[in-house]
Amino acid sequence: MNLAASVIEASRVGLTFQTADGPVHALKDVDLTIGQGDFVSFIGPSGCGKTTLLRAIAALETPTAGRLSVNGMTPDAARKARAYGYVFQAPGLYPWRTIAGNISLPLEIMGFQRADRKQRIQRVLDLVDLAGFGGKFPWQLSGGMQQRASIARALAFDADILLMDEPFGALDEIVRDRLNEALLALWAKTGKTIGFVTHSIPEAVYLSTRIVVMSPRPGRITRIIESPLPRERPLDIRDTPEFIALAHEVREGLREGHSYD
Ligand SMILES: Nc1ncnc2c1ncn2[C@@H]1O[C@H](COP(=O)(O)OP(=O)(O)OP(=O)(O)O)[C@@H](O)[C@H]1O
Repeated sequence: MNLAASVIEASRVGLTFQTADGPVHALKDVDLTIGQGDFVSFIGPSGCGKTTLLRAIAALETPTAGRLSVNGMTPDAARKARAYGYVFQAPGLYPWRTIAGNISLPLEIMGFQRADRKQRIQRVLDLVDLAGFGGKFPWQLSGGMQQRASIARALAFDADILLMDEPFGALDEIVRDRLNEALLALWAKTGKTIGFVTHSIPEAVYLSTRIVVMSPRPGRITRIIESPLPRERPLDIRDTPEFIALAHEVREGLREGHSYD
């Protein structure tokens, strides 16, 4: 049971896109509570609505049914209160700006003063282990470092909630392992609430306190699995029977939803 204060609450949330080929039921009857400091992964096959759910939480899409609240507000009010940082699959850094310049951009738009910006940039570069790289341009960094820079950018204005849409999907496995470890360390250090979309069962099991298994047509939640793993997780936890049993449970959940038919 989750005793933490709830940050995100979805009640019978539905989202139907009207397309030229007819309605697409991207989400249907989604019920979910995410508590303060939870690390929640969304897993399921293409088209099950993972991204749509994350975007709805971030007020980038509007549900067509049900109720969705963030910190007790509408998602749009929460966005205006700077409740979220959002990390996309591609780092999306501007090539003509340095790493520090990229991190600075949203802060400039939000009206943070120069001295404050400088401090914040330094702090988040430290957090993602990129101290000393602020003056480099994106193309001078590896893919994994660029993705860390984009996480730093999402952290810079101190949002309590970090929403991440397959942030490591395009990276090779070794880099991904390292970033998964770094993300857990960052989560432990900052206590943020994290919503994380992935296609990878081991990644979901390694990172999450809770795994939300989804299924398409219509996009819905088929199983919510609470992780019994401790919060502190060295990479080799993946070889333990508890980890393997949990991965099995997720796989069963995916099969149950006939997700890969
Ligand atoms: N703007 C849109 N207009 C119309 N249909 C959309 C739109 N965005 C998403 N969809 C449809 O909604 C459904 C859910 O899409 P969504 O991107 O949320 O799935 P996903 O689980 O994140 O998939 P993937 O793993 O491929 O990113 C899909 O059928 C998709 O084609």
